[in-house]
Amino acid sequence: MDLRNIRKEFGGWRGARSWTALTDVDLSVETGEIVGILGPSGCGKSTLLNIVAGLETQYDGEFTIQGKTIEQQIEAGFRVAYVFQEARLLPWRTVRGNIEFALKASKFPQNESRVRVDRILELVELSKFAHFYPQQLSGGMQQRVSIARAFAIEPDILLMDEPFSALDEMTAQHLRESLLKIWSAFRTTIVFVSHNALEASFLADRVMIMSHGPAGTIRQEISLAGVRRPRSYDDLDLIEKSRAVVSALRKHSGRSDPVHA
Ligand SMILES: Nc1ncnc2c1ncn2[C@@H]1O[C@H](COP(=O)(O)OP(=O)(O)OP(=O)(O)O)[C@@H](O)[C@H]1O
Repeated sequence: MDLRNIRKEFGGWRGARSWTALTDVDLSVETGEIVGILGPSGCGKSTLLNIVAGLETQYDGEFTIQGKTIEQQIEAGFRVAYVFQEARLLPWRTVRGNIEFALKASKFPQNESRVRVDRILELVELSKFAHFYPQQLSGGMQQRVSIARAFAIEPDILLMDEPFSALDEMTAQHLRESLLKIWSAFRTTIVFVSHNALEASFLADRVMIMSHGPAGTIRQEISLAGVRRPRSYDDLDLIEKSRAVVSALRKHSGRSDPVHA
C-alpha cells in the first residue's frame, strides 16, 4: 500500500474558509506489516486512516494498493476491516450473530459461517460466550468480539482507531496480546492509531510520528524490527524503543504557530 504526497483540505464550500488537515504525507506499508500512527490530537491521524479505509475520497495525491486505487481493489474483492474505540456491536444480536452478520455482509457462503465463527471465537477465547448478547459482556469482552468480527472476514487490511483506549490497562494488555496471537495466525496488514507509546511499540513493526506542522504530516519513523516477537512488556529492547517513541512525540507535538502567554 502506497500513499504519495497526500493532501487533505476540509471546508471551502459556499465561500467558507478551507484548511489543510494533511499535507505531504508519504507512507508505504508492506503486506503483513503492522504500522502504528501516533501524534498530537488533531494532527490528522483519523483522517489518514479514513483515506486508507476508502471512507474519505476527496483528497489530493496518490493512494494505491499494488498499483490500483482502493475503489478498484474493493471492486475486485479487497476487504477492509475497521476497529473503533468502542466495540460498535449490534445489541440485538448475540456474539455469534454479530460475527455471522459481518460474514454475510462480506458475502461469505452461509454454510461456512459456523466453522469460521467457531474458529475465531476460539482464537479470542470467547467460545463459551457465543450465545451472549453484547450487554451481557464487559467492555473488554465486547472489544474482543469486535476484534474477532474484524478478523473473521479475513481482511486484506485491518484499520484500528485507538482500539484499546477506553479499557483499563490490564484489559488492554491482554487484548493486545490476543490481537498479536490472531495476527500471527492470519498475518493481516494492520494500520492503527494510538496515543499510547508502549502500546504502539508493543504492537508495531514501525511507528510513524505525526505533527501538526501547520498541517498534519509524518515527521519521523521508528522501526521496531529489532524487538523480537512474541513480544513481552518486560523486554528491555521494547522499553527502550517505547522511550524513543515518547521523546519523538514530545519533539513533534509542539505546534509551529507562536504560543502566546
Ligand atoms: N469531517 C470533517 N470536517 C471538517 N474538519 C474535519 C473533519 N474531520 C476532521 N477534521 C479536522 O481535521 C483535523 C484532523 O482531524 P483528525 O480527527 O484526523 O485528527 P486526529 O489526529 O485523529 O485527532 P484525535 O487524536 O484528537 O482523534 C482537525 O483539525 C479536525 O478538526
